[in-house]
Amino acid sequence: MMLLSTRGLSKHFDGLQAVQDVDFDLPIGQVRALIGPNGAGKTTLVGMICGRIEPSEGRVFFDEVDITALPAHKRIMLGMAYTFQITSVFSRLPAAENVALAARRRLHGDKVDTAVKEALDQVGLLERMDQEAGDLSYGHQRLLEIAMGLVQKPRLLILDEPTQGLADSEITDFKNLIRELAGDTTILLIEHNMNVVMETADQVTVLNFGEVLAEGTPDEIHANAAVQAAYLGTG
Ligand SMILES: Nc1ncnc2c1ncn2[C@@H]1O[C@H](COP(=O)(O)OP(=O)(O)OP(=O)(O)O)[C@@H](O)[C@H]1O
Repeated sequence: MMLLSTRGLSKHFDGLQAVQDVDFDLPIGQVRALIGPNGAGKTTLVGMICGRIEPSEGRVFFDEVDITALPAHKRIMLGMAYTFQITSVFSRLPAAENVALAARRRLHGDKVDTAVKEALDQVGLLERMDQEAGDLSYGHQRLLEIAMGLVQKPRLLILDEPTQGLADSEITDFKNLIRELAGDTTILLIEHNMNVVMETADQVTVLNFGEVLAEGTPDEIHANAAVQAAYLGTG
């Protein structure tokens, strides 16, 4: 069964076609990477899926229900969680309090505390739970953002360039985390690091000039001539 689908999803900004007629299907439990050259439309597509950007045309379905008209906060209530390129932590609050704020979007009472600790443990930050978020390294702040997504026990976790700016050892931790989550959580991952894509994704969707250029396993995508051309700028 598909957890998320889009049909004919498009977005134009004035004259620019940022996303064009995208039919996208993400089955329950899959880790899907969304890749493509700069400006291909990845963030815009995900913005329409989350409800942050209004589509020009097309529909979005979650659990086979049409959610195109639902505002972002209602999509969160349905089980969508996302982290974005721009750091969204409150730097003067402790790590645990940041996660608790995210948890309270869906949970109440004692459940918040348990869920906060569990999410911090999953990303390896439990020992730093009382540290001010702003004092954490950049990599740890990115992991904290993921904990803020995970604590909501999302059915769909959307990560926008989670490994950008991470050190090699932190990228290794991130890959392990995704492997642990795989199967339980459906994940949509915008990712530029091909090594991360190859090692974590079940399937890859390639966007180019706002359109789906190719879809397949990481190996298929790696060997795809059209994808190589798009990345070399000759496609
Ligand atoms: N609010 C906006 N107004 C006008 N144009 C926009 C807006 N947001 C995005 N665009 C344009 O839409 C196109 C797709 O942008 P988008 O950010 O979705 O691409 P991307 O694949 O996420 O790129 P990157 O990998 O660089 O983050 C780009 O040409 C971008 O300049």
